[in-house]
Amino acid sequence: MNAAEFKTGYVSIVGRPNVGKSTLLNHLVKQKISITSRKPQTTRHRIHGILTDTQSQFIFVDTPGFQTRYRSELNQAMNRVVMQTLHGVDVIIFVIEAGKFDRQDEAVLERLPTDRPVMLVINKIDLQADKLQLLPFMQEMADRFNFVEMIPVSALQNELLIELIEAIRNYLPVSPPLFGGDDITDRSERFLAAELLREKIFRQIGQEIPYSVSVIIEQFTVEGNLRRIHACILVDRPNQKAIIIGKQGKKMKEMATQARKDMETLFGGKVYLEVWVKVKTGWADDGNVLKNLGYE
Ligand SMILES: Nc1nc2c(ncn2[C@@H]2O[C@H](COP(=O)(O)OP(=O)(O)OP(=O)(O)O)[C@@H](O)[C@H]2O)c(=O)[nH]1
Repeated sequence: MNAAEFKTGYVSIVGRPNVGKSTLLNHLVKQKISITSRKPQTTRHRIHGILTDTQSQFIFVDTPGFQTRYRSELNQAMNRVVMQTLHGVDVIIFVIEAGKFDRQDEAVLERLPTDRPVMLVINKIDLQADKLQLLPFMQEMADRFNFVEMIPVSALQNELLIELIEAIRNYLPVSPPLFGGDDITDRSERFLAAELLREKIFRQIGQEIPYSVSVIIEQFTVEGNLRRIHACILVDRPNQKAIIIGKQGKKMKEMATQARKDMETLFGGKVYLEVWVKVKTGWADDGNVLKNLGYE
């Protein structure tokens, strides 16, 4: 491979909540760096997942789902982040579910820029019993927007992901790599620690509490191969605090243990994790808290 032909570019994955954006990103970069759960709206921050092979470097930008229904300050900040992301990428991957195209999908599609390549990824084809039905659906989608490619995949079952990667490669500009070959993310360990803990909360008690739960890492220190992490779980109401803590602190202990194990695997060292729960009424509309969470 001639170094002058190496390609590097930014790829943004967009779509309404729950279409499988995080799963797709995880399977593309083959490392668990974004979080998935059955509840929508679990990805609040941009995450870069990086895939480097012998010919190219794909820098994936995961975006939070577009918020079209609720208009809190947090949602507007999230939409701003999405728009900033989209204007700085080389290829946009618009993800939908096989056979489904609803108002929320439409709202995302309407917001996509028209001055850069948009590829349609039709995910969850494993759920479509009759694959032939995909053809009229693809035709319908082609009539809606001028996609540069339409690729049916199953992110969960790794189906057709190689074809997707090859299609994306065609749209990356010639450039040397921007990140070292081993980097999987440019996000700090601090951020990843918060994401891992948040994932455990959603998985364990996603049904019992609304999405208004956030995790802040108050302290993160590295001593040799040991990381000391103090995390704070921010909830809206006292009853949510009780749910998270559980009987005799059992739920909380379970979640913290699982999160700590994941952190140890990801960081490759021992982790000492301390977790607190705090009630912060109306945090979703509080500008100061938004700043702490990384939205300005
Ligand atoms: N059957 C099937 N399920 C999938 C596939 N891809 C993702 N899922 C499931 O769909 C659900 C949502 O996936 P996520 O990756 O969290 O979706 P997301 O679009 O990132 O969601 P938000 O973070 O809310 O924007 C999870 O339960 C996944 O396991 C697929 O190819 N097939």
